[in-house]
Amino acid sequence: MRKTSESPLPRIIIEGVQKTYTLRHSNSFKESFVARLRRKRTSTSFTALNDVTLTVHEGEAIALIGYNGSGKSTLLKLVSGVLRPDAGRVRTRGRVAGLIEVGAGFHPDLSGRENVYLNAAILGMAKEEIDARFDEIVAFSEIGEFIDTEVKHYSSGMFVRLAFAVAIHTELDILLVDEVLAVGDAPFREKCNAKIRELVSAGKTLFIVTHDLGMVSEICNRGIVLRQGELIFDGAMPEAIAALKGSR
Ligand SMILES: Nc1ncnc2c1ncn2[C@@H]1O[C@H](COP(=O)(O)OP(=O)(O)OP(=O)(O)O)[C@@H](O)[C@H]1O
Repeated sequence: MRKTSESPLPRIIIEGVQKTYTLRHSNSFKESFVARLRRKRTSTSFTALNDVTLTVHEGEAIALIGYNGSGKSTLLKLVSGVLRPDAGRVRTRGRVAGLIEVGAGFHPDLSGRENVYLNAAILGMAKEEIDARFDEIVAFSEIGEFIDTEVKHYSSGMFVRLAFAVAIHTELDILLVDEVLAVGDAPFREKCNAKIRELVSAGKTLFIVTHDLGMVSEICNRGIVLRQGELIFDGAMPEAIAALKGSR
């Protein structure tokens, strides 16, 4: 058994991670064929993450910050398992709930109600558990009568409300949030921030990508700064923001 004096257990371990994307320079088979005949390159590779290593412990609230294209979303997708690294490895311990892209995990032709069941089941909840929490989920989302409308008619804010409401009502250990909350209106964002603070105080792990430095300064106790795919700072939030501003 773990002694209370010991440091918290790791929830996310990222070791020497590298991710490269292939950028194609031709659209059709014909273009590729002609390019090959002319010995032109039809694709190049682009390193989005280079040798990134970090460990996140239970109860930590981490802000992943960096300018556009620095690799933040790529790193979060590796943690959520949506992407795989080309080198290195990513390990997580516990249930991971991810809000990575607006509408991800939702089926457009199903209603909000059906999508709640689908999403919650993907996050590991049994039907009885979902039944018991359904009203709370809908109340938190403030979707109201639209719960029986097909989600293809939802606005991006409505998607995020429902996805966030489902995620926080699951037995999660790690919450991954990628910028998506930005599409919610100010009162809903404030409600999400309060809920996130509550989860963090309850010992859950938060890993959030955002450009909202005010919000993460309030919520997060550690900042990771990426610059062109490299981790350039890992430490307290005020210093992380200073490192970000100096990384242009
Ligand atoms: N599927 C893809 N194919 C090719 N390149 C990609 C792909 N996804 C991301 N990239 C490139 O990888 C780099 C890192 O992208 P990523 O989305 O991780 O950055 P980010 O820090 O989240 O950016 P932003 O702040 O703009 O959201 C960018 O240059 C981007 O163009």
